[in-house]
Amino acid sequence: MMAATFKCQPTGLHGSGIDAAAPRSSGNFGRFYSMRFACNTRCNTLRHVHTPLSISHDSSTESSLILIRHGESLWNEKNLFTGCCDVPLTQRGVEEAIEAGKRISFIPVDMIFTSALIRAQMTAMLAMTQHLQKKIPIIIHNENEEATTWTRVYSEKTTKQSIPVITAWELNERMYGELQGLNKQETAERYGKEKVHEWRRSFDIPPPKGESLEMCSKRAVSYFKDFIEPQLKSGKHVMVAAHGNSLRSIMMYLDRLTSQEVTTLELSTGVPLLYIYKEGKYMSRGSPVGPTEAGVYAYTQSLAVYRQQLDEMSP
Ligand SMILES: O=C(O)[C@@H](CO)OP(=O)(O)O
Repeated sequence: MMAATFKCQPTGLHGSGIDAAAPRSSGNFGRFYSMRFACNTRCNTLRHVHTPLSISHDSSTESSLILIRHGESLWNEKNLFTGCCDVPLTQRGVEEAIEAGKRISFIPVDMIFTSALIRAQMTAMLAMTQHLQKKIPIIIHNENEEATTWTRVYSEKTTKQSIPVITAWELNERMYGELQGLNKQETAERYGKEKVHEWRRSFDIPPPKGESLEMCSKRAVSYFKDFIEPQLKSGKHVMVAAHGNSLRSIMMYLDRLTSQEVTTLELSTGVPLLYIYKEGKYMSRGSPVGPTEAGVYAYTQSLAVYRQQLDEMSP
């Protein structure tokens, strides 16, 4: 039987765009793999796959970018420095992810990027259970030849009903070094509030043997520019599920914040933020504070049309 080829689609809401045989990269955080996409290499051979929903794609095309910090984790609950430790969500975190999913259920999503950590992956998956588009998020495994072959999908129809999920260590939480697993309150009592605040929120001062926000930003923002931005440019709608500090650094890039301004940026768990990418610019459409569907997201015209289409399709 022939395997369905993952196609790059030039329009916003079509297909997965994943090249299942993509090359992989590696780095100093152990085993990780990132993806290249068919768009970069194979666009000439692509054909259109039509879905009932579409946002027009011309020079004024806009793509949505949803950023979401994971829901509460078991170490958030215990007030422990977590960093790159791979801790799952609490029940409350699960509920936050589902609630976040309801808030973005009418915003198009073609591709999902998550960190390599389970709390971000759980959040993305749980959020997508609420999406009105009813596509199924599928984690792409390209860790080796076998993983690629053994996870191949053999139905083009099924592929079209899927959303590829790319996991990347570069989107991980900042590595908190020797603070990982320590209680935040006890650490502040031991080293002093100011010192601990400096470790947690300064831009360029790393915690002992850990990453500063600046160091975290180098790998997270490079990944964003190299792998996520090209998808937005090609008209794909993207969700990124990641972490307080990897997202703060990405927002610093999107909102052009200074290294001083970013020190006061705080992200709540499980609150989705919406950006629109249009003509090379990012426009923030949703505030991190007080998320209600009516209050937060300023719809663009195409999003309003998309929403209307979804409403017409629902039973
Ligand atoms: O512990 C961590 O990994 C992070 C996020 O929870 O903490 P902070 O907010 O102090 O950067």
